Amino acid sequence: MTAAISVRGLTVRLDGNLIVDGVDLDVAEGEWVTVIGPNGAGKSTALRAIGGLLPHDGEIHWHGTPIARLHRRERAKAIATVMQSPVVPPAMGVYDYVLLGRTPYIPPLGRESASDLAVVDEVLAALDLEPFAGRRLDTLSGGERQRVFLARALTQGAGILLLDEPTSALDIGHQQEVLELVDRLRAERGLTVLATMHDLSTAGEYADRMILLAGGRVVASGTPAEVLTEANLAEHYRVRVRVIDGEHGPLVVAVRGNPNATV
Ligand SMILES: Nc1ncnc2c1ncn2[C@@H]1O[C@H](COP(=O)(O)OP(=O)(O)OP(=O)(O)O)[C@@H](O)[C@H]1O
Repeated sequence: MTAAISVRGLTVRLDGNLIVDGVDLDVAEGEWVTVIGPNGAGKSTALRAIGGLLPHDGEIHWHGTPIARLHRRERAKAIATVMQSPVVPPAMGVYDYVLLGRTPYIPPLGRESASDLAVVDEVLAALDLEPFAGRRLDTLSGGERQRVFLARALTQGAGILLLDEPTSALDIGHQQEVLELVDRLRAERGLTVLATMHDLSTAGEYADRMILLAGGRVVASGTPAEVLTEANLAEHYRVRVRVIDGEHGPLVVAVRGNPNATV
């Protein structure tokens, strides 16, 4: 089967600095892969390049097609991205912003259809955002805004979702709600998910596979149990941790003390 995302030798330089260094990865259709790694490892940069948002070397295919061959509308129908701190028109209303996700389906000079509006209503309801529909974006809290960004991406109806720290501003309840929603869409519609997350236990609960990035390179990959080991985390995060068997995957707990000491 063709991978939903296939990346070979992805290399990104920013201002002459090598940030992503020869990354290979595949994400199968319907699979959830989460990229982890310490601050500055190159996770966001890799995700932006895979989303076609950054110039890069190497090959990126979505469903077997090189991304350079896809036009803007085709790209937007294939892949939706939620990046950190997107630039938004501050005075724009929540409803109109979320409706922007339907842009690839609206003919040039045409208007949104009733079904476009129905998709927006459905997504706003699923993310508990109905009470905010009439508000300006610049009046929302950080967590409310983060859910609105996800809502805009979900209204795109794309088969691939790229999520860069999608729950970093959310309280534990909304965090779970958002991740469960994405997981349900994955189960029901075969959504493919490539995410980055800092909360390692939560990342491991939802991902089928994980990729540990450090210094722009893949240093470990496999199931959460294979990647979230005390040795991997000590080496690449310089932290002392305990990894405990949880109901849905390994649970990682940081422990005070010398990062180089044996746990
Ligand atoms: N325009 C730029 N010029 C030079 N270096 C840059 C530029 N933009 C980003 N970087 C550097 O690239 C590295 C990777 O950044 P990136 O945002 O991809 O890391 P990350 O793994 O997502 O980190 P975090 O966990 O902190 O979000 C960082 O060291 C960052 O300072």
